Amino acid sequence: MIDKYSIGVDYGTESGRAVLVRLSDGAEIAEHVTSYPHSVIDETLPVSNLQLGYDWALQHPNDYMEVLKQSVPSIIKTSGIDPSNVVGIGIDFTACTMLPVDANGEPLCFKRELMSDPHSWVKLWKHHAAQEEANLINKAAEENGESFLGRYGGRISSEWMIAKIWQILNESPKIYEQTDRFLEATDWVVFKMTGNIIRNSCTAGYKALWHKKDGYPSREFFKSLDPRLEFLVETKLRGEIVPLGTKAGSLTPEMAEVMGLLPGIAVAVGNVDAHAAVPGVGVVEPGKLVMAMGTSICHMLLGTEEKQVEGMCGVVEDGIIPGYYGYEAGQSAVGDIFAWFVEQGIPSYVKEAAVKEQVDIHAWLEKRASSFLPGETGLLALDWWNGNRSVLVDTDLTGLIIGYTLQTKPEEIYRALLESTAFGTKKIVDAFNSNGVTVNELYACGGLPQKNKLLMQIYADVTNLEIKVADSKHTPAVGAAMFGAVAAGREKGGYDSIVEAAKKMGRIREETYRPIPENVEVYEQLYREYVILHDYFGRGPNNVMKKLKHIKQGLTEKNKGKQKEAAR
Ligand SMILES: Nc1ncnc2c1ncn2[C@@H]1O[C@H](COP(=O)(O)OP(=O)(O)O)[C@@H](O)[C@H]1O
Ligand SMILES: O=C(CO)[C@@H](O)[C@@H](O)COP(=O)(O)O
Repeated sequence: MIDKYSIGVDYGTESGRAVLVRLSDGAEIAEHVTSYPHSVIDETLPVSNLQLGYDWALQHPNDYMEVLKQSVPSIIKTSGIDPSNVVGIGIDFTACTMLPVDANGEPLCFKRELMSDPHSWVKLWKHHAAQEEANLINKAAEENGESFLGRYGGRISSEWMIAKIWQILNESPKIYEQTDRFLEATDWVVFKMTGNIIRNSCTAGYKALWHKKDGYPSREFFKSLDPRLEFLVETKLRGEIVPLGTKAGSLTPEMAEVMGLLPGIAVAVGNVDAHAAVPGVGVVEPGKLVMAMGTSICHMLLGTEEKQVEGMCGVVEDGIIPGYYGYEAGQSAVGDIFAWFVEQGIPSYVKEAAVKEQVDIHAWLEKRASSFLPGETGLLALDWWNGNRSVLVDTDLTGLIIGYTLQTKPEEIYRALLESTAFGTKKIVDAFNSNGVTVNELYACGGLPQKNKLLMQIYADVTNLEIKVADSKHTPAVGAAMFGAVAAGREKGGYDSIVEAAKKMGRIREETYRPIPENVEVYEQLYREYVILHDYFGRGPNNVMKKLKHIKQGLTEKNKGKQKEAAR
């Protein structure tokens, strides 16, 4: 029998990767990564020197097309397969990564007259400049007793769709007015491939407050936020919302040419990176928490009932696997914290030593950090370098390390940072367990489990749970390819359901990380201290982090003004 294939394209924060997956067993036949030419735009716009504000993070829509243009033809070429055997395509994306488009689906930032307005560009998931709007949404929802709030752990994040849209309206009414629709980038790329604008239930549910039975929040609620938002749902958020695995359409002849494929291939509706990773590791039942570990961590769990869990990012029916309630929680920076330390925090002797030993700086630090016993560094850190996504849901919180002495070494700090992220994950596991959504096992995927064994052992020790690791470097892409196979359906050589696809195609490694009892004991003590710090700095007794951020913001604006004046 001739092998059939599906393509999964995973759109990350800095790059996109395409993976060619064999449908019979999930084998990854070829992969290719395209770095986004514009990466994360957080200083100046590509078309002008306009300085972006504090906490801004934008992207260029053409970078997403570049991945289709470069990576897809490349995997077909490397694999040597006949493109006629590709039956489906699925994509997954960071989210909420959103953009305003016109009536033809073209991004507003492509228009000469609008491109110098930063609000016409894609707002990346980690654009945190809509915190004020998020605070007001939370306040209004609490005051009105809105039932949707409970489905999002009691707080709406500034990363999400409504806060981002409202920021556009507040700061650039012209862009808001010219927007025909606000789209998730995942839905926009699917539109580019198929010509159909179809919203997926996953991003609508987790990021835009949509509910399978209740729909979006009411018109009255939007009006209470701002009268100009009263008809947002019927106008700029309009569009059919369909479950994951649905076929969005067929690959158009123009895009088939660009991607080196045949027209007519089934394209699945868009998905989110972390959510696609769940079937990607073969998880299609409750009790198994999947951690998509990279720049950030997303924690994904299935349940059979809709429960309220403090600080979770959301619970959405059919949001991960049809037939289950999908729960999501997360940490907004994990790998990013380690990257910050490697880039900003190490002395030159570490760099030189790493060059001499021909290892990268992470590996150099990991090796030395491994020689310490848990607790031996005397350090404890709060993992809030990019705010706290669960359970406090507050992007104004910042990082903290306690316990420094004149003897503290870089590898000790590195270890404390690894540990702090594990404590953040434990807090999330505890929140699920204490609210009746049980976590029995951990599954890890993403870049970090491949890169850092010490990190994974620390996670097992801190959570006291065994961790199984995906047997793939590109689990979300494999999950996306599974959804592509489901969009194709059995008669085209694909699958009829994601459960069936995951059972055949999901793969985990034999080697697992098991908790080491002596380490578990020490980490229990350290975690108790972490919780005290967490509540002290995060729940109100000491708002110093917010005060410092506030002072900084004011002075940065003032200083910018002064510098501008001096330059004139
Ligand atoms: N050896 C390492 N140990 C820990 N973190 C690492 C290591 N090497 C790279 N990283 C971090 O991994 C992150 C990238 O993870 P990856 O899963 O590849 O990307 P993404 O989250 O964008 O999909 C970066 O934040 C980087 O700092
Ligand atoms: O927020 C979500 C998913 O809900 C992610 O897209 C976001 O954290 C980005 O993930 P990465 O760390 O780039 O994999």
